Amino acid sequence: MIKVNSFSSSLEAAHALTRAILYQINISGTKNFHLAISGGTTPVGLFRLWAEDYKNTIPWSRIHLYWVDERCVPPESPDSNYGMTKRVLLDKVTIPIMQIHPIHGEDTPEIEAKRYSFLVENLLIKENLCPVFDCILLGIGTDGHTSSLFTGQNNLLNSPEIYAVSIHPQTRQKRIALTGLPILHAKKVFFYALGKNKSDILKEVIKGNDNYPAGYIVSRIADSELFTDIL
Ligand SMILES: O=C1O[C@H](COP(=O)(O)O)[C@@H](O)[C@H](O)[C@H]1O
Repeated sequence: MIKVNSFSSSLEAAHALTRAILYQINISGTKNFHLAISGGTTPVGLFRLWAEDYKNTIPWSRIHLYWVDERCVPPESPDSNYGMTKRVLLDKVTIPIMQIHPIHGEDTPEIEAKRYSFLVENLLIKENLCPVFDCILLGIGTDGHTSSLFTGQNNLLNSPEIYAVSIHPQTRQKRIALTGLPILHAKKVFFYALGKNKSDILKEVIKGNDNYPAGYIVSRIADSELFTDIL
């Protein structure tokens, strides 16, 4: 069952989520902390907060940063998840460059999905042959997608690949997406969703309705948590 943490503002939700991530970093000891983050619009305010209020609190020297998913566009594109994170956060905090692991959205998607899977497999510890992130921060689309796993793409939820190429069902834009199994193997999964326009889909996701990829993940993890300003 998912634990729902609901707040009266997006700022409160962002602070609470940050404290929850800091707790995960603290209990992981002194080793490197492998954190996979999502993109889209929701985390912009969160990353801004990290660059301002948490600039000196988050132990950046221990963080290895990965992306849950990337749109297949160059980093300069307004669609790039890495590009957004760079502008809002990475240009403003001191995180060793070798610990920032962007997905190259500008490269051939199928080749890049393989390169990135290989990178992750080599940097993370494994359990049942599956790489284990210390923490994954997932978004939820109004259509119930998470990572870039869309409804009707169950083959990607069950894929033996770590990252795979997906296609946005409406725009046909190619994406590179973390697949289901490594999400289910993570030590901790946090969902972050804001805005009234997501309240209907959130109810389905919280129920674990696995017609939606986010609900599929929720129904299969014992202790995921949602941080939101609705419900
Ligand atoms: O396309 C994407 O959508 C989801 C949700 O995005 P949001 O704009 O509704 O916050 C996001 O988690 C994912 O990383 C992104 O590529």
